Formats: sequence, structure tokens, C-alpha cells
Amino acid sequence: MEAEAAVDYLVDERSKAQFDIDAMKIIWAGGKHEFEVSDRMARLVASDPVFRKDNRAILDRKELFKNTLRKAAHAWKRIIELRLSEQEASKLRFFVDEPAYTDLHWGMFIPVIKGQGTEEQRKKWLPMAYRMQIIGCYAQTELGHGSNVQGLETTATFDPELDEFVIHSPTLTSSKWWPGGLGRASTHAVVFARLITDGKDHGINGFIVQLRSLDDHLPLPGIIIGDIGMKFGNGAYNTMDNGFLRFDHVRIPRDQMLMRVKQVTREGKVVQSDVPWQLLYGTMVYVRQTIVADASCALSRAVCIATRYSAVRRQFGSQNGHETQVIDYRTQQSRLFPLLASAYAFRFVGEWLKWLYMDVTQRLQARDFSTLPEAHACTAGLKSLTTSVTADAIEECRKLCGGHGYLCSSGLPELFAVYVPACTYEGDNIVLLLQVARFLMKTVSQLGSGERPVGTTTYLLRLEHLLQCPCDVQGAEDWLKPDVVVQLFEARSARMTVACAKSLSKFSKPEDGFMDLSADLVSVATAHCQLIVVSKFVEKLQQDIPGEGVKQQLEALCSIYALSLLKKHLGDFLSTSCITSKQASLANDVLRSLYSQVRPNAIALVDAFNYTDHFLGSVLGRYDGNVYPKLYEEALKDPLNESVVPDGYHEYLQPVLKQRLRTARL
Ligand SMILES: CCCCCCCCCCCCCC(=O)SCCNC(=O)CCNC(=O)[C@H](O)C(C)(C)COP(=O)(O)OP(=O)(O)OC[C@H]1O[C@@H](n2cnc3c(N)ncnc32)[C@H](O)[C@@H]1OP(=O)(O)O
Ligand SMILES: Cc1cc2nc3c(=O)[nH]c(=O)nc-3n(C[C@H](O)[C@H](O)[C@H](O)COP(=O)(O)OP(=O)(O)OC[C@H]3O[C@@H](n4cnc5c(N)ncnc54)[C@H](O)[C@@H]3O)c2cc1C
Repeated sequence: MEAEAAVDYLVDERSKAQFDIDAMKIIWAGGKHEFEVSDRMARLVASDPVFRKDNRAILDRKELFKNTLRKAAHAWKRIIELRLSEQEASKLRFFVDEPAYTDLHWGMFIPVIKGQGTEEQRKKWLPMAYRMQIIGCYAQTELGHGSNVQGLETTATFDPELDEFVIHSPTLTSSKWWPGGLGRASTHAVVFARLITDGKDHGINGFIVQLRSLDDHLPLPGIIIGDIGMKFGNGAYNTMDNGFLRFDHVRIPRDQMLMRVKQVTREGKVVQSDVPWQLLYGTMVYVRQTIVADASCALSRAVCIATRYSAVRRQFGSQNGHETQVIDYRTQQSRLFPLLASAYAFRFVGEWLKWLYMDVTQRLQARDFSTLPEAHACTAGLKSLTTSVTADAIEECRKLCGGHGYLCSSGLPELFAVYVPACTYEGDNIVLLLQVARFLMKTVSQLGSGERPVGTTTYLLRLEHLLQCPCDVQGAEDWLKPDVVVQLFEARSARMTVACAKSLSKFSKPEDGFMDLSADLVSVATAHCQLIVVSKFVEKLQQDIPGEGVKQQLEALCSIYALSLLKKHLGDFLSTSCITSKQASLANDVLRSLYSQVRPNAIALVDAFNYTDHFLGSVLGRYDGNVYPKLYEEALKDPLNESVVPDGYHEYLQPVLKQRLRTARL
């Protein structure tokens, strides 16, 4: 009986939607074709028993890893059999939803060769990598240094006699430590090492190094290699073989140094090409951009689970003869709907960042390097902002699901454990925000010298105006005007940037100022990145948005995103005199009415993500809302429930119980 009622809750919820959900699905997917590919790949994976994933939390590490290998091999077989395009194959891997060595092979090894290899090197290595005749990883981080790439210790010393490099790990801390896919699967790695010729250190560069035999997978001579051990959470990221690696004078031919940025001639002369040396960091720019796109996936997944469950779950009160749906509590809405809005916001900023990355890549090919610093700042900042918010949001969604959110069958604990390292890998989020702050300080300091800020910093051209313009809100409805909101976020970012720049100028050495003011600099960078997300959401809404009611829903979500940020960072807005307390209070009223507007559409807004139950992997987030019977089913599948009397009863429970009986008799 109760189960049927739960199903009814979601049917009823869906009937309340005030917009064309199919049109919204296409907006979310980024186009009709993207939707069709994504939908087809999601179903393909969901219907294949090899891709089952509901047992991950109870497999031991060895079984878990072997199962990941099986899935990756099966995915590859399906990709070949079905002749899938690159786009389809990458979607298929995405829906398999299990971190694996293939992520690093396709996501970093191939891109680093593409970005840092010469044409000859690309011709030699990429076909083998595309056919998976070799498996590669990205070996940069060491035991002693991750964030500080210039501090890496591994050496690549040129031996002119044999025309070879000698790759060596001179200290314990120079061991490579963390690279995904390295521990067990990879046959090759791009290793970042210090280039030494003729006794001189020329800084870091990438080198292609074979690690294991292509015949029997044994490590090659001079290579010490293994897995770094269990990581956070049970199943979670432990499907990945993050590894360690030490080199004992391993020799590689000279042409295995990636030579797009620097070359070493036969005589051992180092030649710097005309591309900026920062291109050595280019793969990180690429991956940070993909991480931003992925953030909206992880966030929307958690939000989908929490929203559906909040509509099914009832506690206290009375609503048409039932207790109240928890989604109707204002507190639940004020925690959940900003996260729903953030999922859409991150989707659109991710789309824009992909465009920015393509644009900078095309410019680089045409030898225009002018937008590289901005691309670095945007990818670093948005990677930091979106992953931090998403990690916190997954945890908030767990709490929004009450006690049942803590069960593995809710899908949220595993999602959190898999996702949270995104705040650290590909650049620690604080270290990356400091890069953004550095870029902003440099941009402001160059304003006087006639250097024009570009792209996302163009607003700083209107600095004088932004430093003193009052916020244009007289009545509550003014808070719904996009230009008012964007200008407010610009003013807040500009004022915080200038205040920090002034404080920095008081230090005789800029590095000292940077150290002392680093916490403030992080706040400045955050404000700038939030401005980017808000303005890209607003820009998206200026495009043609087809589908009945779709634009109105997105407008409401855009306002929720911006106004909830305003509420969260009220201190910034008040202390920079960007708004008055009266205006803040009006913003709060508007937020409440926006929540009421979104409420009847909430289930349809998460349905628009088009996630299969397989991908969601959550009893609480099931499409049919049939939560309670399925929670029982999942509980009964637990190995502890295999026998009525537990293993260990005779050894450990019975003696205790008997002793208690004896004590009682005394
Ligand atoms: C489909 C695929 C899916 C794939 C998913 C993959 C799965 C994911 C799985 C997980 C996989 C996880 C995999 C992994 O985790 S791989 C390992 C990732 N590691 C990191 O991210 C390390 C982070 N550290 C750094 O990037 C550098 O050390 C930083 C930047 C911190 C300092 O650097 P440095 O010590 O050199 O000092 P500097 O600050 O003076 O900077 C000097 C100049 O360089 C410019 N600059 C700096 N950086 C960049 C840049 N990037 N592009 C362009 N320019 C850049 C900078 O603006 C400055 O310019 P200027 O002001 O002098 O003009
Ligand atoms: C799951 C996972 C997968 C990974 N995969 C790979 C991979 O495939 N290949 C690879 O090469 N690496 C990989 N890494 C390594 C990863 O890139 C690094 O861990 C990351 O760049 C952070 O560097 P770190 O560990 O040195 O952190 P640290 O820099 O030691 O950070 C420790 C603390 O110090 C703070 N800190 C550091 N520097 C500063 C500063 N200048 N100012 C203020 N605070 C600072 C940080 O904010 C942090 O709080 C992976 C890591 C993880 C967790």
C-alpha cells in the first residue's frame, strides 16, 4: 500500500510541471544530437549486465580492480563492435561510471602527446594509443611535490654519446606517487622530469617512457612500480590503480622527449621553440576544463536523488490527509533549490569553457598566444569553484535525505567518496585560486599602462564606474533584472580586487604581500569566478531558448543562483558597500518567492537530466519513487543477511551471552 502511494507522489509531481521537459532535456544535453547520443549510450550501458555496479561497496580491493579491468575491456569490445565514434565512446565510458585506467589513457596520456609532441611524435605514438596497443598514464606528481611542479626532482639527463636520456629518481621523495592507471595497468607513461644537458638544469619537460613489457606486462629493468594502496571510501575511487614509480637509470631514446616546447639536438643543445613555455602545463588546462563540465554531472546527480526523495519522503504535519512532503519545508527548499540552480549554472559555464578552450587551441595553432593567460585563469578558477561547491553539495544532499542518505544504497556516500578528490587532483583548489588572484592583480596593475583587459576581465575597464556605482534596486522586482545583478557582481569583484591590490602595494616585496594576504586573495578570486558563472548563465538566457516555459524556468534558476550567492556572501556585498541592508532584505524576499515558483517544477527539472536508474545508482533517487520496498530489497542483499544466525555467533556471541546468564544467576 505504502509503496503504491510513493509511486503516486512522483506521478503527481510530474503532472505539475509548467514547461516542456523534452525541450529542457535538449538544453541540458547541449543540443539534439548530444541528447540522442547521450540517451542511447546511457541505455546501452544500463541494459548490459557486465556494467552492473551495485556490488562495489562489498567487493574486496582485488575483486574490485579485476572487475574494473573486465568492464573496461568489455567497454572497449562494445566500442569496436558497434564502431562507435569518439563522442559515443567517451559517453559510453562516462555512463559505465567507474574510475579506471582508461580515464587517464584517453583523458591525459593522449592529450599530452597531442599537445606537447611534435608532428612526428604524434604520428608515431597516437595510432598505437588510439588502438590501445599501448596504455598510458600521466606521471607528474611525486611523493615530495604535487602542487609545485617546478619542484619536481626526477631527472632526465642527456647522454650525447648514446643519444639517449637517462631517467632517474635520485631521492625517495622523487618517486612518482599518485598517477592513475600507473599502479597496475599502464605500459607507458608521460613522465615529467628535469631536463639536464651538459650538467645544466633546463627545468621540467615530458618524456615518453615504457614501463612494462608488451609481452608479459612485467616491469622493464630499472623500473620499480606498484599501487599506492587503499583510498577514501570502500568501492569508490579504489577501482583506480593510482601508482608509485621509481627509476634506476632507465635509458630512453632522445626522440622520446616531447619536443613541441623545447628541443634537444643530437649534440645536446637545448633549443626553446617560439611557443610559450607555459604550454608544458597545457594538458592541465585541458583536463581542468573537462573537470568543470563533469562537475555539473556529479552535482545534478546528487540533486536528482535528493529532490526525488524529498518529494517522496513525508514527516510531520498534515497535507491532504498525509504527512507533509519534506520538499515543502522552506528550509529544505532553501538548501536544495540553490544546488539545483548551481547544477544548471555549472552546466552552462562548462559549455562556455569548452568553447573558450577550443578558441584558445585554434589561436595557438595560428601562433596567437595572447589569450593563454586568461584561459589558464578561467580553467583554474572554475575548476576550483565548481569542484568545491559540488563536493560540499553532495554532502548536503546526503543530509537532505536524512538517515537513509547515509546508506550506501542511496548512492550518495560513494558519489561523495569518488568526487571529493576532484578538489585536490589536477591542482589543489586553493593553489589554483591563488593563480587566479595573481592574474587579477597583474591585470589591475597593468590598467594604468594602457594594457586592455580581455575576455572575462573586460569589466575592469569600467573600474572607475564600478568602484562607486550604487546598486540599482528600489523594489523587490528589480532583483530579477539580469543587468542589475551582473553589475552588482562586477562591482563586488572589482572593489575586492582593488582593495587587495592596494594592500599588496604596501609591501616592499610582492611575494611577502602575497603570503600575508593569501586568504583575502582567495576571496577575491572566488568573487571573480562567481561573477563568471553568473554572467555566463545570463548570456545563455539571451540566446534563443525553444520550448514552452523553458526560458522562464531557467530565468528563475538563474536568479536563485545569483541571489543565493548574494545571501551566502552578504558580508562581501555589505562591506564593499555594493548594497544596503534594505536591498539585502528585499533579495531574501525574492528568493523565497522564487522557491515557490520552482517548487511545482522541481521533479521535472531533475528529470530533465535524463539519468537512468542504473547511472544514478540510488534507491532514494529512483525514477518511480518506489523507495521503501526497494530499501528492503537492498538490505536483504547484504552479505550479513545471508544467514539468519551470523557467522561468529558460536565463537563470539554465544560465550558472551552464556557468561551473562551465569552472572545473572549469581
Ligand atoms: C574526457 C576526458 C575526461 C578526463 C578526465 C580525467 C580524469 C580525471 C582523473 C584525475 C586526474 C588527475 C590528474 C592529476 O592530478 S595530474 C597532476 C596535476 N597537477 C597539478 O595540477 C599541479 C598544480 N600546479 C601547477 O599547475 C603549477 O605548479 C602552478 C601553476 C601552481 C605554479 O606554477 P609555477 O611554479 O610555474 O609558477 P607561477 O605561478 O609563477 O607561474 C608561472 C607562469 O606560468 C603561468 N601558468 C601557470 N600555469 C599555467 C597553465 N596551466 N597554463 C598557462 N599558463 C600557466 C602563470 O600564470 C605564470 O605566468 P606569468 O604571470 O609569469 O605570465
Ligand atoms: C585521486 C587522485 C588522483 C590523482 N591522479 C594523478 C595523476 O594521474 N597524475 C599525477 O601526476 N598526479 C595525480 N594526482 C596528484 C594530484 O595532482 C596532487 O595531489 C595535487 O596536485 C595536489 O598536490 P599535493 O598533493 O602536492 O598537495 P600539497 O601542495 O602538498 O597540498 C597540501 C596543502 O597545502 C596547501 N598549499 C600548497 N601550496 C600552497 C601555497 N602555495 N599556498 C597556500 N597553500 C598551499 C594546499 O592548499 C593543501 O591544503 C592525483 C591525486 C589524487 C588525490
